Amino acid sequence: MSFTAGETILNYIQGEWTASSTGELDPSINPAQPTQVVGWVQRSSLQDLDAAVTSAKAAQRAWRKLSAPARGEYLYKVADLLEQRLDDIAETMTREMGKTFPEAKGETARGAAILRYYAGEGMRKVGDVIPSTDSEALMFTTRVPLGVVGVITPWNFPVAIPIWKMAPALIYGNAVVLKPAGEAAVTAAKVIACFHDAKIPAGVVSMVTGQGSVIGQGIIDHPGINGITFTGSNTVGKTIAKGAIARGAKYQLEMGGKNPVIVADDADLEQAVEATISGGLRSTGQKCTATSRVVVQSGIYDAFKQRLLERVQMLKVGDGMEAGTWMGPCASENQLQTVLSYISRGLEEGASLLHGGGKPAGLENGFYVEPTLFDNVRPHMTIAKEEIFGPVLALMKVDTLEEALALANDSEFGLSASIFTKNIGSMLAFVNEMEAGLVRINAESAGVELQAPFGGMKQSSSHSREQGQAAIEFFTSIKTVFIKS
Ligand SMILES: NC(=O)C1=CN([C@@H]2O[C@H](COP(=O)(O)OP(=O)(O)OC[C@H]3O[C@@H](n4cnc5c(N)ncnc54)[C@H](O)[C@@H]3O)[C@@H](O)[C@H]2O)C=CC1
Ligand SMILES: CCCCCC(=O)O
Repeated sequence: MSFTAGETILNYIQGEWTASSTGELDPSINPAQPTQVVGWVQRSSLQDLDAAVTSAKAAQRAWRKLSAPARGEYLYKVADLLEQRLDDIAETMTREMGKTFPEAKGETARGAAILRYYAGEGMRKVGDVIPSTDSEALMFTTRVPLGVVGVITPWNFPVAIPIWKMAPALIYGNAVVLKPAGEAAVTAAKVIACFHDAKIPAGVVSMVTGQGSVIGQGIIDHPGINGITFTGSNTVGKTIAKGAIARGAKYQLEMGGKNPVIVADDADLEQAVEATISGGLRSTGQKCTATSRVVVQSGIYDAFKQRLLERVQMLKVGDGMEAGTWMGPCASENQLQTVLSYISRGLEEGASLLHGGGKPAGLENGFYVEPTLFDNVRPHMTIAKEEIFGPVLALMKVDTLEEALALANDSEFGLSASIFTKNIGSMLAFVNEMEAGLVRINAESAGVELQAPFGGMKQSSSHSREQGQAAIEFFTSIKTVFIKS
């Protein structure tokens, strides 16, 4: 396949853009037009990673000595630059991983908001004075940075996720080494360019691109990396946990989900349908918080199914840069094949295909898949148990709310969940009994707000929380201080 030209993306080490030691490049391609190369990305070596970590370690010694408000001033500058470059960064995101341009612009704006939030957190107290039993002593707590933090990120939120890890890491005095997903490395480079142009001290921020099994694994193993923050699949997350614990590094994992929405008999039908479509199919279903299981009470089931089908049939699938596109392609050919294989599995195991299930007519070239609805899905079926990470909704009928809650909790995952009901008793039962880190009532299962803690339960997470003031727990260590004259 002949590729059209794309820009060459360099690593960012010691404040400079540098080619990798291997001289090898991988194409990051446009999933809507796969012959189009968005950029050529360094296939780096462990030698390149080591150079970045060495530089980060040295730079962090001075960085941590700055006051947090002074560090915050850099983050404010990065936010301003990100905002000034919003359309360009968003277009790169859409062309590189397929998210529609309006969604990409929204995500980039969210990145600027996250930077400003954490810049402000630099002014917040970090400890407490605790009375000692010794009346002549002063005892208090403070917090210290981990040192150098490895940041390993997926392709589905190529601006928001790196920033919601890097911003708190930096404000609390760490240096960071970012390894973005290959499918979103060009976008990541444009974010890093905002840090460079904000004149962040050399070495405080680095980016090294490359294979997950080489550079990602290298971050796990490198003795100079004190903490690893990861978002991505459970498979890789478990690899990270094993490697980190083996050398005593702190780690934080945010992983997959199999998020349910419960539609009760008394739900607002239109609201529930719209939220199920938005939560399940926006970003081509490639959100860890995306709705994938639709648990509907029998009294409203037929009306809900009919309306859902009518609305899904109206969705426009296409290139995310085209005006009017509601859903873009899967982010990669691998992801497309994964989604198609789950659809085949659903059919083999006896689920009924209500809509979609294949590639949209007239969109044969890109990595497109139709929004897909399955009916008569049973709990034992693969499409009810495993994360598909694509635009596939599994409808499941129940008679009572108790059955709905039991079914919603019947998963190894526990990231997010929604319920549509007007009954306060049902809402409270859902809040109290739903085993998920994010529970939303009369709202879609996606919709993380930057000022609130975010993370999963069960197999969705390593059980720390990101975002909001919760982020300080991972990116610092508490130190208890006792002073006597
Ligand atoms: N819980 C959450 O917040 C999120 C979870 N995800 C999950 O991630 C998956 C889709 O995203 P992907 O990028 O394909 O996930 P992935 O797990 O394949 O890759 C994530 C990152 O890990 C790196 N990586 C791959 N192999 C590695 C290894 N052996 N050691 C260290 N790093 C390695 C990749 O290069 C990438 O940068 C889905 O399962 C999805 O649910 C994605 C986004 C958010
Ligand atoms: C990695 C998960 C991102 C969730 C974005 C949202 O639900 O708004």
